Amino acid sequence: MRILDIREQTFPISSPIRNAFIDFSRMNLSLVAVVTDVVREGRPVVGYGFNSNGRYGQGSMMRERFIPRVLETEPEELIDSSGENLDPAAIWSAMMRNEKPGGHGERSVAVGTIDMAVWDAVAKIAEKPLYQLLAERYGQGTPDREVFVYAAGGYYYPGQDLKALQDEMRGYLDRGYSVVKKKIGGADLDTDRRRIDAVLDVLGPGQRLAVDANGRFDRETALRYAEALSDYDLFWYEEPGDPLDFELQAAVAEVYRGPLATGENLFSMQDSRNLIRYGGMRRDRDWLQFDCALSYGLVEYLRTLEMLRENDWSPGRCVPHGGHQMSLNIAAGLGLGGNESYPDLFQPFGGFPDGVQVQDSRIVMPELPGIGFEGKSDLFTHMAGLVA
Ligand SMILES: O=C([O-])CC(=O)C(=O)O
Ligand SMILES: [Mg+2]
Repeated sequence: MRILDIREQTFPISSPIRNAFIDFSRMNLSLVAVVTDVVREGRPVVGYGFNSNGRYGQGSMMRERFIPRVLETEPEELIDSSGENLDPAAIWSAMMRNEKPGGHGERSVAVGTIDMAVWDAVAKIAEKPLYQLLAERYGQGTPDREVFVYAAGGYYYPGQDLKALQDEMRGYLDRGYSVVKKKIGGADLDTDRRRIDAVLDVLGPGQRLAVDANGRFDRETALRYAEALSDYDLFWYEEPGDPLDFELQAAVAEVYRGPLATGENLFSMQDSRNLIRYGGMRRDRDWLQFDCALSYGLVEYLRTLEMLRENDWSPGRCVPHGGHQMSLNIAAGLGLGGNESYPDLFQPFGGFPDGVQVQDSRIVMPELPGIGFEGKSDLFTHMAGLVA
């Protein structure tokens, strides 16, 4: 058994939207295929992966460092002790040969994307959904196929008025979501307040709003928003300040009693551990958004979950960023609190397999081998093109 080839291609996911920090007019991502010589149902097993929105494609790093290191490793070093499957941790170590610790930069995105494709292949070789394999190997044995999902949107669009923002949110509610998210910090506080009021006006009983500042605020502004947002019963207040400013995060937690969320821009177990150590995050109400597709993949995410356990944090406090099926599998297999989704954005990469419906902000994972990409036809067309 061996990996025959690893292919990558950059795809656009651009749109005219903007959050408080960046616009997405040139956003793209890397799509990866890990081609194996294992045959299932008459076809070679190919695993697929892609990185989450927000960090661009990583093709050059993959081509120059991570792909050659895997392909140059003796195939038997990349196989697990059963001899019957690839070993994601060994493949991860091969990719990270001659990489110094710390300063994670964006190599974590390149490695995380290939790692996603490796896990897809591993679950397909085992002929199981990835969530099933994860529950058996690292979880409670049985997955919980029902996963909480919320609708992320509410970006700043050129020329968008409050009615258009309300229509967008109504569209999510009509599709079965009861928790929605909108951006803040891309306008002044008064404007953001009007936008929040407009969205709250269309939410019914039991429906909730989360807000996301994308790390835009300095300490004073983060605290000023914390005070203003305290007037609302929000689902969470996300990434008030720079993702590595743990002191700012802790200062916000001191004054803001509602739930906080952060972590999508922490790209390693060590950075996540610093958030837990120094960020003032509260086990009983706050949310952790580490996204494996940006942060060295599931091999590293398992280390992060272990770190959380050691610090008495439940995996149920994790609701990853990114809206991809990989995190849905981890949520179902390992008991995370749910996953983000972008019903109208970054398609065809995000979302669910065809036919999966959202009800009360929950979905049920279908029985598909691997991560389940084959069940999403618009996405799989691109994937299949990589190995045609
Ligand atoms: O706008 C972005 O970069 C995405 C983001 O923060 C989120 O989904 O929470
Ligand atoms: Mg965010």
